[in-house]
Amino acid sequence: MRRAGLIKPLLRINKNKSRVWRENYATQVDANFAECSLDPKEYVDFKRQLRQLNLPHKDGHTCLQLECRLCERNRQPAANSQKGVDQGLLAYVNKRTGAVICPSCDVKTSLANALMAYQLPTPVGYRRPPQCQPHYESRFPHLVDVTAEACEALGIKGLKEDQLNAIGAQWEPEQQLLHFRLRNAAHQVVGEKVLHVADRREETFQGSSTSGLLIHGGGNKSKAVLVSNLLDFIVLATQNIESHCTVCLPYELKTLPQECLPGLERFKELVFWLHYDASHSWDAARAFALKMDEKRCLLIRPTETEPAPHLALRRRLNLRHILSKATPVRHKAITTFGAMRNDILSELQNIEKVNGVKWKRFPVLNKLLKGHRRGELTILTGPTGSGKTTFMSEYSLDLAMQGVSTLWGSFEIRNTRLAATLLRQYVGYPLDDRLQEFNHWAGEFERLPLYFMTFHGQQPLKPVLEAIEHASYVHDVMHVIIDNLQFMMGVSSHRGDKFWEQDSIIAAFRAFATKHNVHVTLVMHPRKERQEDELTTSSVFGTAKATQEADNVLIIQDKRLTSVRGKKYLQIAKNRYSGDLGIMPLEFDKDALSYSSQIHSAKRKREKTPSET
Ligand SMILES: Nc1ncnc2c1ncn2[C@@H]1O[C@H](COP(=O)(O)OP(=O)(O)OP(=O)(O)O)[C@@H](O)[C@H]1O
Ligand code: FES
Repeated sequence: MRRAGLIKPLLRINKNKSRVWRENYATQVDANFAECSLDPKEYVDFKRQLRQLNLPHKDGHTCLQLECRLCERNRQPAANSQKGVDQGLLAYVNKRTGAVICPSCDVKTSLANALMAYQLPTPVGYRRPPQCQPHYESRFPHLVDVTAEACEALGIKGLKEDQLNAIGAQWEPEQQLLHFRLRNAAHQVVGEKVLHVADRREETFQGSSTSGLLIHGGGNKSKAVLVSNLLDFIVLATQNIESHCTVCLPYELKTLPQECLPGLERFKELVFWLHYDASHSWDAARAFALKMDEKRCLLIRPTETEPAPHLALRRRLNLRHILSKATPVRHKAITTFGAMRNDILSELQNIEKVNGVKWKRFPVLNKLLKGHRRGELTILTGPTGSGKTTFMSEYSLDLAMQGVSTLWGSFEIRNTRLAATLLRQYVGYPLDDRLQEFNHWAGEFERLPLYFMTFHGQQPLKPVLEAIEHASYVHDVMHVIIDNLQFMMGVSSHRGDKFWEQDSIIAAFRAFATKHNVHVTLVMHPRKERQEDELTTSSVFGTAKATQEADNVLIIQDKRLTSVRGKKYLQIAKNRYSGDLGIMPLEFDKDALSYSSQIHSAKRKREKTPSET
């Protein structure tokens, strides 16, 4: 049975700020191509067809590599087929998503479409993409060789302009920036990355479906060091390390498009030597390693004596020596303290980053939970209508505003209503009587890394998990919210006990959070209790399994229902990470749909000191 494209349930309302796609020329993306997850049957059919056609193909780390037959450029008879492989006119099939990418003509299509391209004779109805090489037009037309002054402005000790020119850098004198080209797996220029020397800010511009990388080093090397920013790239690339290429990731630790993966296929070993400046990126190496095939990934754990290359050079540390100390990302099933020693030291020295992303609107949560970390399971419960959705919406918005890419599964309320709540919380007041401001705010809001599943109403677990898995791979989603779990009950084929059913759903989300290193928040109804009783962890609907599996249990307590002066507050009833329990008062601002004390006090301040205009 052909499964529906799983990206369909995902409505993307964000574009990464620094990611400029398809701007300078038309990429040949198949018009019918909806991002889809791989249908195993289609994949098996495809491989069978390749064997029948006697087409050589290589099962790579993340992609299946084969001669491209999507356009006319490479359609020799089967006997000559090796030629295509030698010439490098390769197509790549992503083994997780089934997306077929040809970097030579910059084409991206679905496996179903590619299946037709590889059939002989070609079925009627298959429209071959025209042969054309990617042509990226730089937005910086006045680039020159790097000058001695530019090199000096960069402030890297001992660095000479010749070295910068030798690694492909150029200089933009007017805007005072260093410029590098990004190339795809066919070595075509598909984008550019720049470093503003004044504030060390980086920007990435791409106009391709294939997404490029910045790679320095000979094509014969089978090992590479991955760095996350241009300064680290410059420092490492100019060391001319014989054994390794140096690769700069296109979007730092924010996201790694699947379109980059073909460019890394040739490497048997990838060493992550990353700079962790934003707290949300602490776990990025693990998430990226999963995407690149963990088995070939090594990691340099950041410690005082082994920081990222630029810092290491500043501290006069021996870069080759640090590189030699990289260890596998994945520990063996049985390990020793010695093997974990550096992990532990690295975490202790970076405890604030390990603690996770801090909320800006909820300082009490930072105090108790320390931060929002990947790989955990949180349960939020509270009486009916107590504001679970409204609170979770603000909680997730706060994190998304700091770069935590978030996927909402709102089965109860429609996405437009949820997005309207998020937008109102973002703006701080309703826009219904200020419609003239809508475009401004919507433009800003759109840049947040927020995604929505388009499922609505009762849903079985399997397609939901598939959609989440797909989003975590393609969009590097870090936080998933399911509102609420009861909408997944009673629709499975198993007609058993409902507690058993719920336990198995929770166990599936628990396993998912751990395996994919994604934070999952489940909104759940409490079991029916008398209104005057406080809710406790055992009030969460179902068996004790729910709260046993969870790392955090948050309960909205609504004392307004039972006492005249009662207040509403959030109780942290379980906290596996630090063990601190406590409460956070929830004072509601109806205009801003906000529970944040920070928002309240800012508003009060504004009201007290009316603007001078
Ligand atoms: N403290 C509050 N005071 C007044 N109104 C509130 C408060 N908190 C939330 N609301 C409003 O109550 C309504 C219901 O809130 P919400 O949908 O978030 O609750 P819920 O707990 O998710 O509901 P359900 O149990 O149906 O899932 C919303 O219109 C919201 O704006
Ligand atoms: S060579 Fe692949 S589409 Fe042209």
